[in-house]
Amino acid sequence: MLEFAPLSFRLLRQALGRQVSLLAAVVILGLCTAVLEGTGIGLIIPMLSIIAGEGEPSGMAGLSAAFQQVGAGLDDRARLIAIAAAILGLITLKNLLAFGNAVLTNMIYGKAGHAMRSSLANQLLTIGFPFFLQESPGRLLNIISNESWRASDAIQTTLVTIVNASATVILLAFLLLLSWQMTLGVALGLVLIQALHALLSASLKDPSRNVTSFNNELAAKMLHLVHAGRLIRAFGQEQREKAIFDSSSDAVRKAGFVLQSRQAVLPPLTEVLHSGLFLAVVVGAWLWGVSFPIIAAFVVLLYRLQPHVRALQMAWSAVQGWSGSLEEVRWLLDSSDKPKPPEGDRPVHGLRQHVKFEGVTFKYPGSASRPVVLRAATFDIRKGRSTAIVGRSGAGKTTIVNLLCRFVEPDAGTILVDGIPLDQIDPIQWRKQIALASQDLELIDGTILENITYGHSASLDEAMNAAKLAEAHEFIDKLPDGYETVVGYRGSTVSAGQRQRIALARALVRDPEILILDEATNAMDGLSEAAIVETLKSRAGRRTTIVISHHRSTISFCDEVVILHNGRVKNQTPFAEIATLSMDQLYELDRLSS
Ligand SMILES: Nc1ncnc2c1ncn2[C@@H]1O[C@H](COP(=O)(O)OP(=O)(O)OP(=O)(O)O)[C@@H](O)[C@H]1O
Repeated sequence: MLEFAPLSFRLLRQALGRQVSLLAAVVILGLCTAVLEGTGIGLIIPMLSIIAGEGEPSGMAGLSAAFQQVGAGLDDRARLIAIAAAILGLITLKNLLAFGNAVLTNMIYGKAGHAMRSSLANQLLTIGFPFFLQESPGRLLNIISNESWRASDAIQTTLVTIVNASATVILLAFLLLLSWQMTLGVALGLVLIQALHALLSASLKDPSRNVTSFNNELAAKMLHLVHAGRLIRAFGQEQREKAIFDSSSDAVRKAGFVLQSRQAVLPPLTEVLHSGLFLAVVVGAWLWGVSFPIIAAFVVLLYRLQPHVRALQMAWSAVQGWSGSLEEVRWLLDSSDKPKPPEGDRPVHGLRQHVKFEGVTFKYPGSASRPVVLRAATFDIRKGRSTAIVGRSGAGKTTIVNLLCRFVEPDAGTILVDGIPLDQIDPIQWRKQIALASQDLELIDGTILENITYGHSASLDEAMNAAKLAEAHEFIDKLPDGYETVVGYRGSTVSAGQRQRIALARALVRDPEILILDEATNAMDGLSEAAIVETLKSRAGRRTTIVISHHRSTISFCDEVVILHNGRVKNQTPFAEIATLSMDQLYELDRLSS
């Protein structure tokens, strides 16, 4: 449990911010509650003495003697009533404080859970993009949707532990003051029980990790069923997918059963051991000749101590049972082993001359056996010109876009923006100069207007103008809800070509310094594409455009063509010089201009 305490406390501290002193309030309230409870129980001593007719029971010293003095000046009847009223008052006050503490801990728990989810979201938003190229979406989904809730429960358990530990300390102190010999026996017994409990709890870690790992796999299968619904039906794989899903779900069930069965052993075992300990204490005290009121108060105190001790032990085993979840949350929140976000603080305000790739070499992170994608690529993208990047499938065209947008960084070579290395430029400012329309970029689950104005505050008129330029206005206008039409998850309620038009309008509405179209019109009909080419021509001289396409018509307006072959730049040539060639001839072109 101790290894997870820093994470729980870090999250708690983060959640509470300047209100971290609330934790001290939890401890103080817990201590006060226990003092009130202990005092109320201590008052049983004079009460029982009166009832048993023992005016001055023998063998009393220390705290028990002090309790025995309460109401000493009164007659028995008045004293009994006064003590009973005092006990009731203490119980009432104790429960008021306990209620206050419950409200406080619930509030802190809510804040801590929120802070943890917010930290996870922040981590996902700020982490270097290559992280998403390597990690399984199923694992990430499972951490956010499942494990973070269990980690929240662990935080709540930590809070409850503070309260129970405070109560345990105070009640043990009362016991000690009543009879140090009996308390010593109790403490020894509790230590032995706790040692056994810790031993058994340690065996929960591996089953907990198994549950987490099977949950990761199950989440990946769920994502697959959601995303691949069309593919599965098209290839008639429903039964096979069902069998795969069932087996994954059953693995979670089995792992959960092993974990829960082991956890279920602990409460009955500790109850039996605690009961044995208490009975041994009572019998021992009687044999020792301790007076009845003290034994009674001691037993009541022990009885009240027991739930706190058991709660502490259960918290211990519960946190062991959540260790897999806590490890996963801690892993995701730990930035030290994750790709860093791009750095750089030099300001950039548009492009003055060109972006130059100089000897850029790159391969995707992952295993060492991954092939080199770009090899010493050298070419120029000039301001105000339109540059086509062409090459066979897998040649490395989209990788160039990823490097330009700083989703990934070169392994060797440099990208220069007007002579300044791109890795020195403020990435946020740089990305503001770029708008990307790509076949992979999704629509958000919102209205068409929200999609077009995503990340850029624009009026409805501006959005409409952009939609007109992207050949989207006509179809949007015909929809019953027009620009307020909800496109659904990943734009599922509009066609592929319509999605591309909305995505293009989203890029155009920003009137970006550099517009990148990566297969951005490949699902559109010829007429729409031709109209868009006209739009792009109108940007010539003023703005820079980069076009990636396998269609000759799409790159027909470009000034320059960069031809890639197996990650090498084979050629960079004016479009006019190769205007008569087909795409296949282009891909095979040797250095015309050299
Ligand atoms: N996330 C990734 N992890 C590992 N390898 C990748 C990743 N993305 C792309 N690659 C590899 O990098 C190479 C270049 O991919 P890229 O997407 O840049 O090609 P492309 O020229 O855009 O292809 P296409 O015309 O088919 O879109 C390919 O061999 C591909 O397998």
